[in-house]
Amino acid sequence: MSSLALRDLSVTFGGVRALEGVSLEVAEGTLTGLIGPNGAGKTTLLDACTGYVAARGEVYLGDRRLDNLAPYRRARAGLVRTFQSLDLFDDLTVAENVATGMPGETNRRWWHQLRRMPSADIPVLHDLLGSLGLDGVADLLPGAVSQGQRALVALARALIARPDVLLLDEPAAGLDTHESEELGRRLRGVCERGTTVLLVEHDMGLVLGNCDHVHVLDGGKQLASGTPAEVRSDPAVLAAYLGEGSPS
Ligand SMILES: Nc1ncnc2c1ncn2[C@@H]1O[C@H](COP(=O)(O)OP(=O)(O)OP(=O)(O)O)[C@@H](O)[C@H]1O
Repeated sequence: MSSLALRDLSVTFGGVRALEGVSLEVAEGTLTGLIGPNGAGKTTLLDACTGYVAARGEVYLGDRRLDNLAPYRRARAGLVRTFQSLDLFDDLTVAENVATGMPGETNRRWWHQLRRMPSADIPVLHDLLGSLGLDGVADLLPGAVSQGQRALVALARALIARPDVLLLDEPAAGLDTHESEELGRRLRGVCERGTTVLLVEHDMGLVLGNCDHVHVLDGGKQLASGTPAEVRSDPAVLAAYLGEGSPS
């Protein structure tokens, strides 16, 4: 388990300042939310952390500085992300989709095993699927499971490499309220089992109902930071993002 710390992170796209001098921490073992209106810079922040865009500033995973490393080396160091689109492989089973997230030699070995035996015979894979409630659908194709389960498959694919810190980009997109609540419970479990999570999300119920801490971006800058209760009642956040009424 590790913390994530960003120091003075900035990204520009031509004349657009997508991120301006953002410094924030994601404390070890927490589920931390990152919210803000459309265009606030949330995805750009994930891109900057993982090396998908050129950025100025510093990125630390625990004591280790990562911002001079290529994206694949940041992932190997323990900083793993998901993307807004789930991009599951339709012709691979749930278990096979998750297996694609395992790097290196283990991945090759699993492919051979999955051809010959049920996924339940690979304990690491089976345990992860079980922890997310996916063991009953492990050998089905993604098209045969619910949208909520597909979101959990994408989560499992990121977790299979056992990241120290996991960055999630809108994992609740397209989920109904029940599925979003289930995702929230699963994310709490992920933290309890030792992964620090930064959650970018528009689903306020998911963020405010489950996160330990929340950072708010607006216009590429950090607008607020605090517990869900503090952020929920922060006038600047209400004005800039949540609108007149506080979310219930
Ligand atoms: N590749 C790019 N080229 C030019 N401008 C970009 C690029 N990517 C993002 N931007 C701009 O940077 C700003 C931040 O975008 P970003 O996607 O990070 O916001 P966001 O908070 O993730 O928004 P959303 O909630 O809609 O996903 C926006 O003004 C956006 O138009």
